[in-house]
Amino acid sequence: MTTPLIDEYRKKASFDVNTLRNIIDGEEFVEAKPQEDFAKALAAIDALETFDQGTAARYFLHANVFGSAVRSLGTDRHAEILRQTEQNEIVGCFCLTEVSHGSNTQKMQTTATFDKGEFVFHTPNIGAIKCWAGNLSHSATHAVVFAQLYTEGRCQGLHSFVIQVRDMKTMKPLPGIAIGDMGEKPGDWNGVENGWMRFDHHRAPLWTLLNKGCDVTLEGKYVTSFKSQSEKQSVTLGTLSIGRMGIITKGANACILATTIALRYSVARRQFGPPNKEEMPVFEYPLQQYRLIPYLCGGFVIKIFQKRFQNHFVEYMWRVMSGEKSEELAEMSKEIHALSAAAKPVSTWMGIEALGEARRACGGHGFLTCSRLNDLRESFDPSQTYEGENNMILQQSSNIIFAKVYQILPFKTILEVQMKEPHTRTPMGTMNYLLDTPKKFSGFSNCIVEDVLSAYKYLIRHLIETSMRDYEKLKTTGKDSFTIRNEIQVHRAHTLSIAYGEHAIIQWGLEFVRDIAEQKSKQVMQRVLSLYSLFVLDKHLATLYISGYCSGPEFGDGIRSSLRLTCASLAPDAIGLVDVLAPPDFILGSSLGAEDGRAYDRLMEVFLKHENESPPFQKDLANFLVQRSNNNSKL
Ligand SMILES: Cc1cc2nc3c(=O)[nH]c(=O)nc-3n(C[C@H](O)[C@H](O)[C@H](O)COP(=O)(O)OP(=O)(O)OC[C@H]3O[C@@H](n4cnc5c(N)ncnc54)[C@H](O)[C@@H]3O)c2cc1C
Repeated sequence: MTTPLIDEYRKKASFDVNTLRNIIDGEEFVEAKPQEDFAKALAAIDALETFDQGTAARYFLHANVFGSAVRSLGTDRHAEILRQTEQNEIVGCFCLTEVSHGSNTQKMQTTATFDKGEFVFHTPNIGAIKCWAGNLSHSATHAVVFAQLYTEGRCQGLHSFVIQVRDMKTMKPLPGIAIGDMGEKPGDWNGVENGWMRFDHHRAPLWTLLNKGCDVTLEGKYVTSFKSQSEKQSVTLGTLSIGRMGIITKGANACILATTIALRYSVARRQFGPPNKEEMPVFEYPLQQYRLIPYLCGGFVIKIFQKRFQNHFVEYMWRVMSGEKSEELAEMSKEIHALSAAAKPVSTWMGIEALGEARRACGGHGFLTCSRLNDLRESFDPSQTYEGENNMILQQSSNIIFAKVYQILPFKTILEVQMKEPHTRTPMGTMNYLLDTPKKFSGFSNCIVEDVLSAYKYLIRHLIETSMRDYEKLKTTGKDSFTIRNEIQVHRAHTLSIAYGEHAIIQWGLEFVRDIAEQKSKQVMQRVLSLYSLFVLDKHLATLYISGYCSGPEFGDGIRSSLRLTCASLAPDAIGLVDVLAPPDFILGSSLGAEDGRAYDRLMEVFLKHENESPPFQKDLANFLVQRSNNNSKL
């Protein structure tokens, strides 16, 4: 029973695990030195996160969310704070959310009022108390705080500030600040110190305003180089994109951890078998393979996508910090916003799905704490909500796509629009196809991923057009644009953003795989990408038929049979693929998913830890049972 089969399964791989690991991860993942550069810092957090999301979150909030906000929204006068952040001489947190508002950032109510050469921070009511800020309850000495700026007798809108919140020696909140903890949370998040903060006329110096593009003079005059309120808003909140980018990795990590545990356990677990033959490892059941291998592929493809996105983002940040103000950079900002707002939901939803499926795929033992799957599910769960609730941010993505296609915000009829090719060229190329005329299905080519991408292009165009038509129709009923925009979400704009995100992930995956020189790695990665592509497209089949992209069974049958065949063809490679991305056992921390495949031995180690514990009620129970049986015998 405990002889592990896993090494037999390892031998089935058609590729070399170390070669593929280098291709996917690259050396920087192994030699990451945080603070040296952004990509390496993210790589270190990525590694830390597979071990403990809480610790990773605390570090990320300090170094990347707080640090990046100061770096991208501040100027030279904030250099010392940045230095202290990088040297870990202070602890930062990020305070945007308030008790009564999270998604609707413009409605934040905390005020920062100019008064005698200082800002006075105040919380006008309970709903305006800052909350959810990680690191705040006990550790943060400094905070990036978003508040409505009042000067010259009026509100100048939402601005960001970097303020000290605690005394550096006593760690007590500064005068005019009250700080507390929000209470227990599930999973690793319990250790993240999500706190609340209330201001009572707290005074801070003028330099605390993060003043890229705007400032308040010593006399209280508000000066700005922003051309419009929306430009200011997009710069102020653009910093959120970095958080979303980091969270895309969470989806990939969730897929990798889930399938590492469940696939290794599936090799160890035997149930049923053909008549007069040995029981089969549950891994051998095509249904079990279909439930897990696509998520393993998701882990690979999303990881590849995120790394490329991160490179674009690093380039963007450098250009912003060097003071560039070009039209192309403004376009890039919008594209980063649209893509991060679409890819974060696509990735995190897949990661959560993977963890749920993996738990079920491990049967009863999957429910044990020592499988780690339940803990992982709880810990990954809020990634769907923070840094922008998934369903909410998908709307931002579709709004940018509509604006891109029509050049006029927010909507205009298709017929009125002059579709000019150059208008859709985007710096990262994820929207270049938007105005091409997509073709209907006329048969499969010899590249299934290209076929999937063609279907996505048609789907995306269909969703843009149907959203627009609905918009125009609803407009004739006299509804306002806010109401109409909400009414075109279901089956329209919401799906559009998801499809846009999935298309970009597949497109960049294809470009990555085409560049792999080593043939065996390339071949297995072609199948990995095909399976991910087919798996995500399968969910859009009904809409593709409704759109008229295809009719009759050929397309749907073709996609589904390719899906089954590709999944089966990857089965011999699955354990090898797991080894490429799996963290070491002490980080994985799962009795079911250990590298040596000895799931039952590990389970017994856990069982035996509890062997000698006799709970106090046991004696009472024995007394009770004896009493019952005495009473019964008397009867
Ligand atoms: C673990 C964790 C850590 C966090 N860390 C931080 C932090 O460090 N700093 C910080 O500032 N914040 C933090 N947050 C807060 C987080 O960013 C917000 O909770 C998040 O942005 C969602 O906002 P909300 O809570 O206001 O949700 P709401 O906007 O109230 O959403 C509630 C529901 O209403 C729906 N909804 C809302 N508006 C619309 C609409 N227009 N159309 C359709 N549906 C809609 C949403 O989709 C959602 O289902 C954290 C949250 C969590 C859970």
